[in-house]
Amino acid sequence: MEPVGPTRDPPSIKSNPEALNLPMIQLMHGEGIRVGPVPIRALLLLLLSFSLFIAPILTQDLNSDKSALLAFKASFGVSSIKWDPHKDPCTFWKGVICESDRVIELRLPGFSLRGDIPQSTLGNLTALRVISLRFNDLTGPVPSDLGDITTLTIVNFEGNQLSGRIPSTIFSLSGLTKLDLGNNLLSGPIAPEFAKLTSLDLLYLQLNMLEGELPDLNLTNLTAFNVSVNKLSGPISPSLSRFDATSFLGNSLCGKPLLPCVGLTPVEPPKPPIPSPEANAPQVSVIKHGLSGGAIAGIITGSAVALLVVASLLILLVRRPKDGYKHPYQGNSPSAAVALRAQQAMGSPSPTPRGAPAVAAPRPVRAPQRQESGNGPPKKRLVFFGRSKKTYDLEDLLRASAEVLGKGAFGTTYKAMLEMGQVVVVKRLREVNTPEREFRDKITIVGAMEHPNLVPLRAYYFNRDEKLLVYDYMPMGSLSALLHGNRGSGRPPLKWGTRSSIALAAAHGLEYIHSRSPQSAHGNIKSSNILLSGTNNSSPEWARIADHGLAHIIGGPAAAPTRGGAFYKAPELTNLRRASQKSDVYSYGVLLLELLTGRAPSYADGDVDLPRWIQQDFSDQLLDVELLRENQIAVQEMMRMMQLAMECVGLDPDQRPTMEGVVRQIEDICDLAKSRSDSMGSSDVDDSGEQPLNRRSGKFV
Ligand SMILES: Nc1ncnc2c1ncn2[C@@H]1O[C@H](COP(=O)(O)OP(=O)(O)OP(=O)(O)O)[C@@H](O)[C@H]1O
Repeated sequence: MEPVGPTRDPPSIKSNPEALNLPMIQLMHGEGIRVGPVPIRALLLLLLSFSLFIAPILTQDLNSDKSALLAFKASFGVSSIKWDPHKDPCTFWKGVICESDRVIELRLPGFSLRGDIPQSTLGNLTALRVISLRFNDLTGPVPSDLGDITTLTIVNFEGNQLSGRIPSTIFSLSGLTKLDLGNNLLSGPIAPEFAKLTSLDLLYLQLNMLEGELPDLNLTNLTAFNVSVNKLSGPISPSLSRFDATSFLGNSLCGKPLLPCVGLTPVEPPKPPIPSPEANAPQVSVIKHGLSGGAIAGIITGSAVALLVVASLLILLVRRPKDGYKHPYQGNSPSAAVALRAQQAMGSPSPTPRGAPAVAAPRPVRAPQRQESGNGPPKKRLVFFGRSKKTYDLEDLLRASAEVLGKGAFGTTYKAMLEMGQVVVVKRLREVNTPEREFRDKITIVGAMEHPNLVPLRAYYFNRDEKLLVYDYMPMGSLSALLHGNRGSGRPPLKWGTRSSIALAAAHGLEYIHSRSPQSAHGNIKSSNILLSGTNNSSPEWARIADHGLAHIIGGPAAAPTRGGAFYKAPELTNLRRASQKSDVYSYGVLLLELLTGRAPSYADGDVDLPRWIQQDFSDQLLDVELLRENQIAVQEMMRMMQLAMECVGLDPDQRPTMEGVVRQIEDICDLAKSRSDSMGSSDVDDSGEQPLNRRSGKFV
């Protein structure tokens, strides 16, 4: 045992100047130059050690990143990577993004990289967060040293020919949020260890040759998932059944959202007629022990019907449009982009051995090639408006995974999740007969409209067969959903302060639209077109009007039926009359009544609509019970708002207020609330704990 003696303190700078390595300082600064008092010495020491030790380490890191990248490039021979080894990778190398002198992103999509991904190369990029090598010709296995890069959050190898199993090292990447290995030649099982990747919000493994059962992946953050067109079999676990059927098609899977599993075995892919139960070995044990002949017949018939349904679904999914041009926004399925890829897989004329039982999945068809092909559609460009940043192009939209938000009068609306994480909304217009020139002129006017209470229209795409509009995504959904969704199931009540701020924001937006010209009108004001931009309801931009200008662009009478829109429609609008500012005011009045009563405008008592119903019995008893329960003191303001709403829904358009007048009145109501709360010595508008509204800005203060 070592003797335990008094511990020696390290020599302090004060007591032992040598500890500063004085000779070295003298050497650097020359004889006779005195080093200042202790703090300066310490500073010098710090600088010195930085230049001697830390700086070289930093450079070393960048150098090692650089060597790893050069080795990576070299392994492909000819490619589109043009990196000059004498230049700084962070500044001059395309596809390389750095932070603090480390490479954090490597994005080389469609760079004609051909050959195996070298092993033990990428693993040296130890600060890498994003790696995207999608749409190349990469072969061989997914490199296992990816597991060494613990900083990785996004891995995208989609659209290559990677083969072999998914390396288990990947499961140590606990920060991984997006993993896209779709459209490759991967085989083996989907390991249950995927459940360790708890940060994953996107997992795409479709169009591979993965086999075995689908494990129970209880990944709560997962919002995008696809394993379609593989060789998977067995039941779909409840944790994954929340995804749409298109996420699973092209396998031998069963259970929700696909057809129920039959007995203990899943629905089998098509087979020649089943001669007898005995010949069908896997089912025999179940059948023999428990089921009657009738049940057997039922199962067989059920399986056949189930297969027919699955086959029809697939046929529907893969139907090609007339001109052969296809994009993700042509389906109504929640994962339409994926449907597109299944469609590509089906589109190959020659069957290949890599096909899954239900769908032959040949080599990937790459979007860029599709676009460049001579038979493709005319040049496809997104046209961006004003200050909108061009951070994506049409190809990115085509590659994005898309989810249907709803179908409206003007077309289908999709939420598109771009590969880089950006989310936009794409509206695919239906039956637009407006000539191109006129369409472009009109949309330019709409695109120029910028107001904090309008959903920004960022870009559009026009060709003969297809018209797409791209908007910002409003993550909190619509007022309709907020007001009517989950009512009665214990949801938190929608408070008066929140409702009045939405009313004011929508009024500001509509006032702006009307200010553009005397003819400028929205034409489709309703609660599903009032969208909420985030969780911060104190922001004046919180509520925004969607679909502005659409009625104008598409033309036709405003009386054309819109989903649920009929209940907001002013009575003077006939099939021949277009929307006017006064008809917008009417619709806005209905919206106010909806906010105040909590009733959908489709609410009818006999054949009386919401405005007439309120007119018959105008009293505070008609206010939403949620409001009455929450705030008795503010009833006066609510009733003033109801009075205003009734003016808006007057039958005579000329008697209705202008939107400018409406805005002023709502601001006055909010002022009233403020002065009431001031006189009560309270900082709150009401007894709900909400903040008062600022009179002119609509902001909470
Ligand atoms: N930018 C957006 N962000 C988030 N959700 C949106 C966006 N635009 C539309 N939505 C939602 O998508 C769904 C479908 O919208 P869409 O405009 O196609 O139909 P609608 O509003 O129901 O009817 P209409 O076409 O008559 O306006 C609606 O629930 C709407 O609230």
